[in-house]
Amino acid sequence: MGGDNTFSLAASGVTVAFGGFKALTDVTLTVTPGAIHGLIGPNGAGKTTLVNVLTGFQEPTTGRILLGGRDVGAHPAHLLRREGVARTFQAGRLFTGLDVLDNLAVTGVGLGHSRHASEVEAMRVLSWMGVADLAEKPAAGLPYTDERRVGIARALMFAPSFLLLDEPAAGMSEAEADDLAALIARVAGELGTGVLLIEHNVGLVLSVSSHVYVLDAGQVIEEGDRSAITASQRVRDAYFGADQEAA
Ligand SMILES: Nc1ncnc2c1ncn2[C@@H]1O[C@H](COP(=O)(O)OP(=O)(O)OP(=O)(O)O)[C@@H](O)[C@H]1O
Repeated sequence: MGGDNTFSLAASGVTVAFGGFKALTDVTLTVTPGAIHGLIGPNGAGKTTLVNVLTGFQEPTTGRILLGGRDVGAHPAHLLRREGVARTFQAGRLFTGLDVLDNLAVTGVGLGHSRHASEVEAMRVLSWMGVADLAEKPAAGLPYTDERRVGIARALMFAPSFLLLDEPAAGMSEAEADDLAALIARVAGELGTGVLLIEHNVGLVLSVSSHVYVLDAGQVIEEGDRSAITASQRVRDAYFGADQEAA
């Protein structure tokens, strides 16, 4: 297609099939810099599969993944990370034998920086997030909420243009989710990062996202701002009717 000069991350007509089963069918979605985009949908809708194709953990069966208009659908995750597309995981995936600072510093070293420079950058990221006190804590014993924060901090070590958050609020209290929402807003607002927020906490997604996509059975059934989503009967039928966690 071409012609789009915005430096965005997009899925264009993406289908992902596992054998005969289509986890995603003809999905088109765009993440723009400095804005928060939400992705909601019932269990098994294909949210994680979509994160996986957008971050190089899964190749699309058909369709394109576009980064600044370039097709990066065949780029593996480690390459896409260097190109500015970072993610977090549902489970923390931290190095449990290391403390928090080293968990972040490892990323800096992997990017080719010296150990010292990586530690300085790791400390800067933790301080920016307001969690410098976690630096020397062993990653193994972290409370769940802190583990989530460190997962985000580690993703920020890539200074990503785009950050995909896979259920970052899972298991959080309402107050903790509010803090997380404030952090996500700072990531987009202060760092200019384009965020895709995948969450079962619909209230959180609607409160922070300027544009929300709703997936059901592998297809985008609705997209728009908060009012468009809350007014949609299709969303109510597919999501709110089917998922008791919806609030
Ligand atoms: N590697 C795979 N092989 C086969 N089927 C898969 C694979 N990965 C995902 N699926 C299937 O694709 C569908 C979408 O799964 P996915 O995890 O993307 O949904 P989700 O919306 O993230 O779900 P949840 O909200 O429960 O995390 C599910 O039916 C799942 O079983």
